[in-house]
Amino acid sequence: MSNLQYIKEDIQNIAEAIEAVLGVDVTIINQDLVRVAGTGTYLDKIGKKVNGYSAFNKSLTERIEIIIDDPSCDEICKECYNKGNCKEFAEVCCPIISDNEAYGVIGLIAFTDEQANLIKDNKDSLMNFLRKMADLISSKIKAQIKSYEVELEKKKLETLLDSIDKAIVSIDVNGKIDKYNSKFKEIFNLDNNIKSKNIFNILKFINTPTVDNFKNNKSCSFHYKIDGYELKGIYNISKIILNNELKGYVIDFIDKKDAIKNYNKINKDYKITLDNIIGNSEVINNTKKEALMASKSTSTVLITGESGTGKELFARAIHNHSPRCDYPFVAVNCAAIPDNLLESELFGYEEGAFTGAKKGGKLGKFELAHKGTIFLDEIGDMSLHLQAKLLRVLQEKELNKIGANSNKLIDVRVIAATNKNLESMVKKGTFREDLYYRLNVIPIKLPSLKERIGDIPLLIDFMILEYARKLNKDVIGIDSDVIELMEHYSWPGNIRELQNVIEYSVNMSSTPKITRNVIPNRVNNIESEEIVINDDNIRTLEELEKREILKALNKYKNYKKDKELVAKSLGISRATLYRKLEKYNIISK
Ligand SMILES: Nc1ncnc2c1ncn2[C@@H]1O[C@H](COP(=O)(O)OP(=O)(O)OP(=O)(O)O)[C@@H](O)[C@H]1O
Repeated sequence: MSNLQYIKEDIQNIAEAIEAVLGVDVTIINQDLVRVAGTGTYLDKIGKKVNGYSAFNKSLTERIEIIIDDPSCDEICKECYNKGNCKEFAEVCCPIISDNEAYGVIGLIAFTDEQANLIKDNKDSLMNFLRKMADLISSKIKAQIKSYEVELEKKKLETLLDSIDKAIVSIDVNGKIDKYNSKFKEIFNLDNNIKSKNIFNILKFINTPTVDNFKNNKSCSFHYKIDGYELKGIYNISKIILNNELKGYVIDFIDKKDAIKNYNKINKDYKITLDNIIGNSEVINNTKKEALMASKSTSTVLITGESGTGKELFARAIHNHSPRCDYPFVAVNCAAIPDNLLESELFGYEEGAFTGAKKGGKLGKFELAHKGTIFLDEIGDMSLHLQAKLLRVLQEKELNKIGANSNKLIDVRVIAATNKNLESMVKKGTFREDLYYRLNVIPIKLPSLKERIGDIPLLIDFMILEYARKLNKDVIGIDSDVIELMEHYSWPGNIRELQNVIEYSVNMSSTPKITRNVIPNRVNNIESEEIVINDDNIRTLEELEKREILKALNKYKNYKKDKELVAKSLGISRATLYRKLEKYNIISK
């Protein structure tokens, strides 16, 4: 990209300077034969195109220097349409070339005998002079191209920085703000005149760079509070080093709420709606209808059902159908987090709330779910102490963070779930009755897989497609006798167990259709019947369960994600696995 047009002021100055010294008119045209500078007669013609056949055109296209000292008889002028009417007495022109490209032509034109004589008598020195002027103009073109390229790079970088979700700022070694993106101003509510200000005065949570705190590029959490505006998040510091010298820092910031929202958006379950929950049986269709009704309300929902029946899936679908769908869905598994940590996980704490409290405090899941939905899974495993705290939050719609002086209003819809019988827990006194009624405003009971046998073929088809794609296998179907076997199996782990069986079978299958010999033994009735028949020792179901757990633990003991694999292979959730480990007193690493 370049055109003499972009440096027309410079070249007009050059043209006028030449005219002042030589007393001869000067004109400069660009690649399109448009006059971009001129003196005397040509002043009025700037911006207009010169006629098609001319010495200028020839000089430009053939990149040659031309001297015409008598237009009436010069070879070049013979073909000119203006021949006979030409007012020019003599002419010298020179192409303007930069990096092998002709950008235009500079010419001297005589309109009087006196000027013509000057040109005729000084041809060589004038051409030499003109060549130098052409070089001067071409160096201006180069500088203009360079500055355009720098400007373009700058624009690209600015656009790049503005299009990312993080807020970014660069500072010098003393903290003076240099560059920043629009998100930086946006999340900290800053005005336009922050350039050159010191970041340590604006964002007080960042300490002045000392050897220690800027030594490692580590993530720190922050709490920014100014004039009623509050923001919590995480920031990272990276050094700018040039030739082994520290030149400054780049700091990026993530707003925690944004991060959660974005996570939900890209998470596949974010898109789960009731329509894409597989199942067409009457019982599941009725459950979907109840869930749709529940999504339109703000009351608390209690989803019950055996492990692996899709409680979390339904909770997500309810959220996605509700007016809160653009806000976070935050899931907390109350059984997977030790009781002493669950409190701060749910409600957060203020900085300095207790010894060991993180700098900047901690944002609780309730705060993160503001305006959205919190899903409290395995609510039956919550301790009585926390049940009391939760009840207070539900009743007062206010959050009392650990170490906070005042309560904070929250707007969160609660969906709880459990596979336990809360009513009998209430009777036994292990679950608070008042909390039970608070939670159980809209009860939704999910059917076990056994209660919806009719959905098994549909679910199998869906899962085969999913796992064949994931595992890159050419499996497209299943034998009808295998479907029959599956319809007779008891499915204690429900849909999660079915997923596990289909994943295993797709893995094992070497034919396009899953056959009986590739499905797990436990589903293959005949095999299990044979085991039962050939084994006289009758064991209790608990013994069998314990034995299978030990077997799975042993099988995956050397894996990093051993518990996850064990739970998956047994067709139960991790939380259920931990419960069973506790129940059978199994100590594992
Ligand atoms: N109708 C369905 N169609 C397809 N997949 C399903 C369906 N229902 C559940 N699933 C899948 O089954 C698995 C178990 O579902 P989910 O975690 O929602 O069950 P859960 O009842 O919450 O389990 P737990 O009680 O063990 O926490 C998930 O991978 C989920 O995607």
